Amino acid sequence: MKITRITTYRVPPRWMFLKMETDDGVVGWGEPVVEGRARTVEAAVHELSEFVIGKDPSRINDLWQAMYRGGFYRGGAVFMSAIAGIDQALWDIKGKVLGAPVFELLGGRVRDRMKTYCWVGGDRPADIIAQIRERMAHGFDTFKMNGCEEMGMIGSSKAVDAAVARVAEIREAFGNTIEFGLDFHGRVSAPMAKVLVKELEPFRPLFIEEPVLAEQAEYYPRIAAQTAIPIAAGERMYSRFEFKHVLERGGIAILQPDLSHAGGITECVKIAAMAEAYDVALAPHCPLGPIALAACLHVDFVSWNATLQEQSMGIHYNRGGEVLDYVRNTEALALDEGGYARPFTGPGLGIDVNEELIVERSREAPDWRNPLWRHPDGSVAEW
Ligand SMILES: O=C(O)C(=O)C[C@@H](O)[C@H](O)CO
Ligand SMILES: [Mg+2]
Repeated sequence: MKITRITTYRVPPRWMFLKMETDDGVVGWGEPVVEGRARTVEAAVHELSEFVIGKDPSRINDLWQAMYRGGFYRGGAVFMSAIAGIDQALWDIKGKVLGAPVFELLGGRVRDRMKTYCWVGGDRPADIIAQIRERMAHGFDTFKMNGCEEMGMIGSSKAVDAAVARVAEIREAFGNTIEFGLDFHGRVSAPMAKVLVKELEPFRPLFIEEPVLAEQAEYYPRIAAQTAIPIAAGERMYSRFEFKHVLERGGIAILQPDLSHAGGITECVKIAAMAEAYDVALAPHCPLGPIALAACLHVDFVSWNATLQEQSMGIHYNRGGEVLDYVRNTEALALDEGGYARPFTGPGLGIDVNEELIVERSREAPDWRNPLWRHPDGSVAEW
């Protein structure tokens, strides 16, 4: 069997799907994208395709190593996202050829179902209580929201009080009947993270995500030493070689590699195992589409330390397209009471994509961009 063609489709809301064809007619799908840089990743995919076109798709590990090491320069969001999408499609093909779900090819399930959570509140956390109630009516009991709006290097008491008041309101309204993570989204400086974490401690959020930017990861152990709240990060780290430093330093309780940014299934299974060795939970990041989510769930089903799975149904980014829009077998991604995902039954990634719709929507794909925020003094603010 040989890989004959790779086609990419940028689609609403901000995703990209990759179709990998073979001379045997077996087709695999992947989801390479960096949100806001889809065209850049698209170019990287087609450059990297030089390593895979004409090759045997069964040799995933060798193709991965060739893509990663073959261009001298390596790593980073764009290249590792491009490799991720190609890798997902290779696993999809392997499963379809062997007639088994990817998690079976990875040694079989360690669990019968996987807990997911959903986003509430939008870019600037608002209407949280109403949105939690609405999602609870759909069976969810675990949520994530932005922990604050933009925050200065030394933020105001007003900004801190707003962040704390929102969390207090949630605990007042729901007690311990729900769990919620707070995503600081890299908006908070190291000095302010110490202040916010201290003020939020009494309300026991399930975790605090990206309390500082990934490039400030040396602060994770210092923040962890100050609080009992689990610290989570990983969406902006892109390979084992980055995660190893974070695990060695300590302080991280939950690792959040993104299956469409950190090299795909081949790489994230290894990252999951590294995290387990440090007694760190796995909670793959996934604000993206159905193929990315399926890739996450296959890794979750074989990783003992997988704890929570992000999924983007109803997320504030999904304007113009939703996770199930592009899926024919929507039952494969159905979430049961409590937000639990079921093991896939179909071969490969287990997702039957609606190719006609993908082609049609790719004709009108917007070039999504995240907003550029600025502080009152005009300086750029972390979004
Ligand atoms: O889902 C998360 O945890 C996020 O922080 C959302 C962010 O990753 C956006 O997708 C970037 O465009
Ligand atoms: Mg995040």
